[in-house]
Amino acid sequence: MSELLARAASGDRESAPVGYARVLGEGVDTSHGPILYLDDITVSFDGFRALNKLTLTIDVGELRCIIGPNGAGKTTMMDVITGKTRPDSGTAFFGQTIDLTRLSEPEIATAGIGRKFQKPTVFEPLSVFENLELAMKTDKRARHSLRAKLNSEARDRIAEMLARINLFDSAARLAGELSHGQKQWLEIGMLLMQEPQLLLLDEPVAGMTDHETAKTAELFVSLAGSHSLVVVEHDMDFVERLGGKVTVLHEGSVLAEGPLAEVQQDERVIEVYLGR
Ligand SMILES: Nc1ncnc2c1ncn2[C@@H]1O[C@H](COP(=O)(O)OP(=O)(O)OP(=O)(O)O)[C@@H](O)[C@H]1O
Repeated sequence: MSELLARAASGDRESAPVGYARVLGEGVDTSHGPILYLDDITVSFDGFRALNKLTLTIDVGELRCIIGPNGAGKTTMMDVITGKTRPDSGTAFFGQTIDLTRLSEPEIATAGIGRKFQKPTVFEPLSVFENLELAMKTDKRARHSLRAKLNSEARDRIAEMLARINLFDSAARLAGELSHGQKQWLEIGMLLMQEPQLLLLDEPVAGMTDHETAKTAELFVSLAGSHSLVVVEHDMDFVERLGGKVTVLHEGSVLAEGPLAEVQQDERVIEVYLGR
């Protein structure tokens, strides 16, 4: 356990720096502001600025798409949010109190930020049901003493998730037998079983059929409101279906932001991305 976590766990809230509300079990505080706040973030690799004074705010319950040309900094931005990459300078907050630049990757995941990478990673030899069961967030001590009750609750939660991710009829199938799109849904379901408040999704519909893409858009729209979502995507039809605000990244900064129809008309966006 890190020193800071140890301090938080010992109840030393006064001296614990900002950033430990969730670790202390109090949840992310969004009472007066956005769920994600990035301000003036710069990340350099050997002098090259992958992020250049990036400022971005995501509201609670928002569904935001991030688009932009290759090398614009989209992945680096996700890496900063999840603690994989430390910014050289700038501010990154989850809610009002959780300073992401001071937490490790596991601490950030525990705080309520879930990330889905482009390639699906499910446990192929296990069934769809077992994959969701494994991913479920449970209190092991409580499960020991209240086994029967929690088991039925757990089954209900898994059944709800199966319906939500369009896999209700595939519960007993091995994950390895699913189509690419179904594997992606299963992994999204596994992420949701962890009850994240903010979901980061990297090109979730790459390689999906048109039907799977449309179903995925429906799923994300249904998650917005109760979750906040940041979706990096190149598929403009999908982005249009999601219907949220779009941020265009270019050379590590925000080039444009607004409804898709608006950014599509922006000459600078056409020049660097859409018009190619
Ligand atoms: N670890 C690293 N070392 C050096 N350069 C890096 C590293 N990670 C990213 N870069 C560079 O930073 C820039 C931004 O990369 P990033 O992967 O964030 O872009 P992206 O918008 O996600 O692109 P894509 O759409 O191709 O995934 C690129 O020029 C990339 O080569």
